[in-house]
Amino acid sequence: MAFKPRDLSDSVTVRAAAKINLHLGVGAARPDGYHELTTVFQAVSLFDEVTVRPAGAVSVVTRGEGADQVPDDPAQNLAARAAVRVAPDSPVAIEIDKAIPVAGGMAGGSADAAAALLACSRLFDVGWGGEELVAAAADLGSDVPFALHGGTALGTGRGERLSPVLSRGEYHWVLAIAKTGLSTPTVFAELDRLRAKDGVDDESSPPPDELLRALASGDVERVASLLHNDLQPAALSLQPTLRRTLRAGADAGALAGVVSGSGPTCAFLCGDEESAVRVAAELAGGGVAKAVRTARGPVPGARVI
Ligand SMILES: C[C@@](CO)(OP(=O)(O)O)[C@H](O)COP(=O)(O)OP(=O)(O)OC[C@H]1O[C@@H](n2ccc(N)nc2=O)[C@H](O)[C@@H]1O
Ligand SMILES: Nc1ncnc2c1ncn2[C@@H]1O[C@H](COP(=O)(O)OP(=O)(O)O)[C@@H](O)[C@H]1O
Repeated sequence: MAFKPRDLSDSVTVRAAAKINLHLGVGAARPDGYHELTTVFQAVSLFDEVTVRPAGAVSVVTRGEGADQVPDDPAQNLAARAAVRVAPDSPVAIEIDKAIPVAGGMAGGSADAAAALLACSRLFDVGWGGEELVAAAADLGSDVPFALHGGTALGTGRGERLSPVLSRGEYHWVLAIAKTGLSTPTVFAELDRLRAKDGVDDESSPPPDELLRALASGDVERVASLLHNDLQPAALSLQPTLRRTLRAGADAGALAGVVSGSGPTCAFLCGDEESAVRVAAELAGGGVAKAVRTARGPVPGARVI
C-alpha cells in the first residue's frame, strides 16, 4: 500500500547517536551464525542526521565523516532498507549527514537505520507504535534497537534484546578514530579463530553485575576500571597499531581505554570534561588516529528534530 505524506512538501529529520559498549561479553557462535552477547551499551554525543522526503524512487546521498565509504545503492544502505521496510510502496529521498565513523564499532549504520525507521514512520503516519519499530529495528541489525532506545541499556541475545540500566552522572569520552575501519563479521570470525587456536572455551566473560552497580552509583572511576570487551583481542590482532593508540590514551591521562565494539575506534573514559579536552589534544598531536573527538554520555536515542 502506498502511503501519502502528511503534506507533499514535508520532510522529516531524525538525529541518532553513536554507542560505546562499556561491557561486551561474547559467547559461542549460534547455529544462525550470530554470537550470544551480554553487552552494556551507552549512547554518546556523536550524532548522524537523516532527512527523508517523498520522491519518485528511493535514493541516498551521504555527506560528512567517511561519506565515501557509505553505499549509495538503496539495496545495501541500511537507512534505505529501513525506509523500504516502513513504507515499501512510498519511496523517499534520503540525506545522511554523518559524524559517526563508518565501520568504526560505534554503530553508525545502525544509527542511520534507526533514524530512517523513525523518520519514515512519522512522514507517512503509518500508525506504528514502539513495538513495530523495535521489531523492524531488530530485523535490520543487532545494534539497531539500541540506536532507537539510547541512554544506557543491557543487551542480550545477539544484542537486540534490551533492558534499561540505571545510570547516574555524566561520562566524558575521547574517541580515537582509526584510518581504516574493521568489518564486524571479520572481527567475530577472528575471535572464533583465536579461541580455537588457544583452545579457549566459547564462554563469554562473567555478567557485568559490578559494572551495573558502578553505573547506578555514578562511580566514574569504578566504571573505568570495569570497561571490558571480549572482541578487543580480535580487533588488536587484525589492527595491531591499536595497541599504540590504547597506550597513548593511558599515557595522556585517561582513566581507562577500550576498543569500542568490533573496533577500531578506541574510547577513553576521562575523569571530567577538562581532562577529556587535554587527553584529546594530546592524542591528536600524537598522530595515532585519523581523527580525535570528545563526546559525553549517556544521551537519548533517535529523536525527530
Ligand atoms: C559488535 C557490535 C557490538 O555492539 O557492534 P559494532 O562494533 O559492529 O558496532 C554488534 O554486535 C554488531 O551489531 P550489528 O553491526 O548490528 O551487526 P549485524 O548486522 O546484526 O551482524 C553483522 C554480522 O556480525 C556478526 N555478529 C553480529 C552480532 C552478534 N551478536 N554476533 C555476530 O556474530 C555476524 O557475523 C553477523 O552476520
Ligand atoms: N547508512 C550507513 N552508514 C554507514 N555504513 C553503512 C550504512 N549502510 C550500510 N553501511 C555499511 O555497513 C558497514 C558497517 O558500518 P557501521 O555501522 O558504520 O560500522 P560498525 O558496524 O562497525 O559500527 C559499513 O562497512 C558500510 O558499508
